Amino acid sequence: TRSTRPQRLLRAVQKKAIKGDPQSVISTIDYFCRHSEWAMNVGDEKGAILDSVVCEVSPSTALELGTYCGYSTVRIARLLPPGTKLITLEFNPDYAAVARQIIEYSGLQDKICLVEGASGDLIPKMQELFGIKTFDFVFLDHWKDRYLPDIKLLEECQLLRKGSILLADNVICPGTPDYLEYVRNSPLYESKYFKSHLEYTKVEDGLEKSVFLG
Ligand SMILES: O=C(NC/C=C/[C@H]1OC[C@H](O)[C@@H]1O)c1cc([N+](=O)[O-])cc(O)c1O
Ligand SMILES: [Mg+2]
Repeated sequence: TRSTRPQRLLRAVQKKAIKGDPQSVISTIDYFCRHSEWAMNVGDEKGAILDSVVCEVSPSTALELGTYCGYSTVRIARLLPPGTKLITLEFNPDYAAVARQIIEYSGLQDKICLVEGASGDLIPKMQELFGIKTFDFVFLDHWKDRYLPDIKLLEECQLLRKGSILLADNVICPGTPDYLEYVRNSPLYESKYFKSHLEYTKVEDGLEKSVFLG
C-alpha cells in the first residue's frame, strides 16, 4: 500500500537532514512541506514566534498537545535548557511512530517524553506519571475542539500556576473560536494575539499567547 504523508516526511528527514542536528531536521521538514507536500506542522513563520516565546519563558516543565510528526516538538526541545523535560501527547499511533523516529534523528530524545493517548485521559495523570506539579509552558496544536476542554482540565487538575504560559496554534485557521472567546474574556487569563499565516501559505492564521493569572 502507498506510504503515508508522515512516512514520506520521515523519509525526507532520514535522506536529507544531518543526524543529531535539530536545525537541519527543522529546515528539511520546512523545505519538504513547501516544495513537495504540505503538512500541518506549525512551520517556519509561526515557528519563529514559538521560538521567541519558548526562549522568553525558558520553561522547566513544558507540555505539547498534538505531536503529529514532531516538528514543533523538536523546535521547542532544541531551546530547552539541560535537565528540562518536554512532555508531548499524541492520540494517533501512526503519527506517534513517525514522531519518535524524527525526535531520535534530531538527537533530542533525552529532553522529550512522547506519550500516546487522548489528552483528556492523560492530563489528569501528569502528576502520577511524571511527578509534575505545574507546567510553565503549554503548546496547544491538537484537535481544535479539544483546546478549551483541555485547558479547563489543566485548571481543574491544578497543573497551571500564576504566570504559566499557554500558546495556541491555529486560532484563526482552522480556528478555535470557543477557546479564543474563553481566554480573551476570562479573568483567569491575560491574552495576546500574534498575527501570522497558516504554515507554508498566505492564508491568515496566528498564535494566541495567554498568561494564567491564577
Ligand atoms: O488539525 C490540525 N491539527 C490537529 C491534529 C489532529 C491530529 O493529530 C493529533 C491528533 O492525534 C489528531 O490525529 C491542524 C490542521 C491544519 N489545517 O490547516 O487543516 C493546520 C494546523 O496547523 C493544524 O494543527
Ligand atoms: Mg497547528
